[in-house]
Amino acid sequence: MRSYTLIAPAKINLYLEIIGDRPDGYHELAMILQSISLADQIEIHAGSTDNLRVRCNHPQVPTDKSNLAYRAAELMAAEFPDAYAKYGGIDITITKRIPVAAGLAGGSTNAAAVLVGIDLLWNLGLTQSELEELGAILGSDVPFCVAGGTAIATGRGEQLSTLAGLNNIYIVLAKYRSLEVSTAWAYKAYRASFGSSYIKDKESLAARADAVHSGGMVKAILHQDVKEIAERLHNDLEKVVLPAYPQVMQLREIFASQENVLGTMMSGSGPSVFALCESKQQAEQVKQRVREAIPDEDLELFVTEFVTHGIKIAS
Ligand SMILES: C[C@](O)(CO)[C@H](O)COP(=O)(O)OP(=O)(O)OC[C@H]1O[C@@H](n2ccc(N)nc2=O)[C@H](O)[C@@H]1O
Ligand SMILES: Nc1ncnc2c1ncn2[C@@H]1O[C@H](COP(=O)(O)OP(=O)(O)OP(=O)(O)O)[C@@H](O)[C@H]1O
Repeated sequence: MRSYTLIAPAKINLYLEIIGDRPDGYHELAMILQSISLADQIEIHAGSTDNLRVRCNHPQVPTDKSNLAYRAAELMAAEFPDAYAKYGGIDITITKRIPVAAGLAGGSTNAAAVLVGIDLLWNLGLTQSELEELGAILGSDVPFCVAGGTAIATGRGEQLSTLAGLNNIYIVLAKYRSLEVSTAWAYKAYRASFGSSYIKDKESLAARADAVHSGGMVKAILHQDVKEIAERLHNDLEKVVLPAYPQVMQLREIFASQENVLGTMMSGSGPSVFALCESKQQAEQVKQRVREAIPDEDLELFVTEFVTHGIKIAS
């Protein structure tokens, strides 16, 4: 095959706890990540020249070396020089549907798709864990995006344990187009306010990560209990992002006051906010009511749902 079209789903964080400090400047996390049906489409073609090239329909997304998808292709070319020499360049076309800089892993899932796509294009036969290891070089959320579904993520986000897939859970997702939150800023602000409460020693860090593995959210997921999942939504980064962004706080409050919303939370470093609903119909109603409460066209609203896959070939 000379080209592949891949579906690259966004993620939300059902749980994000910052548990400690790391010598590399990153934070030790305990997260539960969930793929959703809102997805970008990535086309990967064997290039007509030896170059790597990225195109994207979204004006905010760079197409140079700062694009995470470009960096994923560059990494594959560096790791597999013989295949690069044999097959030549790569053309990548990104059709963006996932809001940008939203806490939804938009760039990360594009990068994961490029790793999977080049593996197929160059017949490398890499395993899932080899793809995840390459992903970890590019960013903390990239490894999860490879296989997606529902997973516990610890370390800086790259150590994954897959959980039973969740189906038939609907979400309303909201993001102000003009509002972007830098992930690096969010962690830095958290460190400035709460750094003193970090767990410092290795054993206590491991014990805390283990506690999350056997904790209430994981049990709720194993029981497929959507009400319990909704009650246990948690995101430490809300403590710094909500006070700094009153619009996001207001969104969160409007979601929380809606009938048929089981729970609401900011995703990742924000500023997108999601609400969990039991049916698609209820989610559509919530979307409509939030639209009436905030008629501002800058606010993007989506109804989407949990999915059990990460990167997959478009059918
Ligand atoms: C907020 C989340 O999206 C939640 O899933 C992730 O933790 C962030 O994942 P990501 O965007 O892939 O993050 P990276 O590209 O690896 O890092 C972006 C920045 O976030 C901070 N960062 C990220 C992950 C982590 N465990 N600790 C951190 O302090 C670092 O300052 C880093 O410079
Ligand atoms: N392929 C890409 N798609 C979107 N943004 C990209 C991409 N490559 C680089 N970027 C840049 O990365 C920044 C963050 O965008 P992205 O959509 O990945 O954020 P995010 O959803 O908050 O990520 P995460 O949840 O992993 O922290 C953007 O400002 C954009 O300029």
